[in-house]
Formats: sequence, C-alpha cells, structure tokens
Amino acid sequence: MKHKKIGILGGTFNPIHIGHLVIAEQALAQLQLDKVYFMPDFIPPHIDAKTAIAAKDRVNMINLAIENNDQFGIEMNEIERGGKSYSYDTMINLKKAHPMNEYYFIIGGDMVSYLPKWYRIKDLLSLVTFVGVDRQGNSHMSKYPVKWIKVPTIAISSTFIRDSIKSNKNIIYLVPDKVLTYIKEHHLYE
Ligand SMILES: Nc1ncnc2c1ncn2[C@@H]1O[C@H](COP(=O)(O)OP(=O)(O)OP(=O)(O)O)[C@@H](O)[C@H]1O
Ligand SMILES: O=C(O)c1ccc[n+]([C@@H]2O[C@H](COP(=O)([O-])O)[C@@H](O)[C@H]2O)c1
Repeated sequence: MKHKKIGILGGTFNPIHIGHLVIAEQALAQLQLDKVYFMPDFIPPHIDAKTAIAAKDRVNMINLAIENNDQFGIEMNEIERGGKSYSYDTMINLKKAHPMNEYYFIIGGDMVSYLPKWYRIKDLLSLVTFVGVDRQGNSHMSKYPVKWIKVPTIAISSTFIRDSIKSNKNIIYLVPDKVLTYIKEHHLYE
C-alpha cells in the first residue's frame, strides 16, 4: 500500500465558507498533501456548543463546495459515529482503517492556544501533525508542536456569514455560488 499524506480540516462548517477552502488548498499545495478531507463534526467538543444547523445541511453544503476538486473529499466518520466528536477518537478510527496514511490536522491559529484543553491531546499528537494557519492576530506560541503555514489572512468566519444573513446582508463571494443558492433555497440562518 502506498504511503499517503492526508490533510484533515475538521470543523462545524456552519456553513462552509471560502476561508475553509483557501486554507485547505494552501495546506495541500504547501505541504504536498495527496488529499484534504473536510471533516464535519457531529457535536462540537467545546463546552459552549455552537448552535449548528442539521448535519445533513452542513454535509450537503460541503459537498457542493468541493465537487469540482478531485483533491478535496469529505470525511464522514464523526457524523456517522454520532455523539461528541473528539478528534482523538476519530483519528484512532482513521488510523485503524488506513494505517499507512500520514495525517495532517489543519487548524486555524485561533484554535492553537486551545490545544492543551483537547481530549487526550498527548495521544492525539502521536497520531497527527498539527498544521496551524494564521487567523487574525493569533500568537505562534504553543506548548505543543505545530507546523505553521503562511496563508493570506482571510477574516471570514461562519459566525460572520450567519450574522450577515440574519441582518439581510449580502454574502455573495463569501461562500461558493452553489452554497449560496442552497442557503437561500433552504432558508438557512434566517
Ligand atoms: N478564515 C479562516 N482563516 C483561518 N482558519 C479558519 C478560517 N475559518 C475557519 N478556520 C478554521 O477552520 C476550522 C473549522 O472552522 P469552523 O467550521 O469552526 O468555522 P468558523 O468560521 O471558525 O466557525 P464559527 O464562526 O461558527 O466559530 C477551525 O480550525 C478554524 O479555526
Ligand atoms: O478533541 C477535542 O477535544 C477537540 C476540541 C476542540 C476542537 N476539536 C476539533 O477541532 C476542529 C475545529 O473545531 P471548531 O470548533 O473550530 O469547528 C473540529 O474538528 C473539532 O472537532 C477537537
């Protein structure tokens, strides 16, 4: 079996936006990954869980956003497993299924300072290499090893998209066109 370098971009994707797509593409190119999987969580492991819409809609929007890129895929492990989506549990499953894969877990710079709070972080570090992507003024200080990549900073978040829709503002170009149409047709975030 061929050894593969696989990127994992975990998130709630509520909804997916161009920030996610740009960081996935940059990680793929800069680290010469074979593929990047967008991995929607079922229940985010944070204590203050976000108000995410149904998994089905989040998954449909990811599929619409990545459909033209062969090097992007969707990893459904957390949705299929249900419950709280601890990355350690997920990566144990993925490593068992694909022992030859080398995993790069891509996270926004804002997440890096939060790593010490992740479930079984030390064990998780033996399963993945964390890839940090700068996001509005985060620091590069970390207790744990993080491979930083330089990416043009894009100050877009799913929160911004949801808030814009609620206040009737335009989100054109912030999400792919097909995602925009899906959001409108399904009256999401209104
Ligand atoms: N614009 C961005 N630049 C860099 N990293 C990002 C960006 N948007 C999201 N990320 C990272 O992508 C991963 C998944 O993000 P998530 O789905 O939670 O989106 P979000 O925009 O942070 O959502 P929310 O505003 O709802 O918290 C996280 O590691 C997050 O830090
Ligand atoms: O496993 C954990 O303890 C843990 C704690 C916080 C975040 N994560 C994962 O990090 C990814 C980004 O999280 P979020 O909340 O920014 O969407 C997502 O895949 C989460 O499951 C994982």
